[in-house]
Amino acid sequence: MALKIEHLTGGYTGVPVIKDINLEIKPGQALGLIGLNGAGKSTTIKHILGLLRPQKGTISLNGVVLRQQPTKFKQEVAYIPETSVLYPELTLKEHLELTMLSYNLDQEKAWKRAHELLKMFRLDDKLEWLPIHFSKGMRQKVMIVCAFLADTSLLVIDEPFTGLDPLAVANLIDLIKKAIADKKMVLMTTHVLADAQQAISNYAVLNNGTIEIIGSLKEIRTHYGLKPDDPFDQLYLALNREDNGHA
Ligand SMILES: Nc1ncnc2c1ncn2[C@@H]1O[C@H](COP(=O)(O)OP(=O)(O)OP(=O)(O)O)[C@@H](O)[C@H]1O
Repeated sequence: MALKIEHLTGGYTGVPVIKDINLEIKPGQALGLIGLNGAGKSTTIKHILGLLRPQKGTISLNGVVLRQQPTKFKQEVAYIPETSVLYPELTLKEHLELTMLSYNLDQEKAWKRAHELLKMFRLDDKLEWLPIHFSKGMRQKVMIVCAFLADTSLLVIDEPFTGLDPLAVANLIDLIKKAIADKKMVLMTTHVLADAQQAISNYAVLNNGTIEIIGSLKEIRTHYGLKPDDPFDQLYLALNREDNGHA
């Protein structure tokens, strides 16, 4: 049981971006994917979601190979994108119903869970609202509610903290911790390490499309020659120096 990414090389037509990526996340584990803008984090995620076709390598989840059984694979993956993607003509209630249908959820249990999540994100009185009525942060919260409602083995979260109020950030961190305790797998990209480290202790550093190191933030600090009390931003400066060939 695990998410396994083996020798993944890929990118866009004529634009190779990621090279020979190897990652494994087991049930109850979370991995933060970090790196400078353009390092290839979202591209890696797009491959895991089956939106891009790898040039080389395989991606499997609990033994189900994405390339061979894409529908079965995707049934166990929930995704919170960096920018919310909602259907303009569907209400919040209809978005929840669509999630329940797509993931074959038991309606009674799912509605109970949905109400808990809606209350947590202060959306419980907005079931009939259309996306046009929501603020940017509220739209992001709808994506979070739908993803946690889906109750999949793997949660893929792309840069979730920007645009959320501190209350929502704290709730999201709690949900991620709970998912890890419930033996789910979590892959999250972020630049906001101060928030991420409250839920995630293991990180992979992506630089120029390759993984340079996987480890705790302490191990990563040591790898890049940072002192224990250097702020996290120093990590990005170190990556930038490497990128420019000065490391
Ligand atoms: N649709 C696309 N077509 C061609 N190249 C792309 C496309 N999207 C991204 N790229 C390129 O792929 C590389 C990696 O981009 P990616 O979006 O994966 O980076 P990222 O690490 O997620 O960055 P950020 O922190 O800014 O979100 C960049 O060089 C980018 O220009």
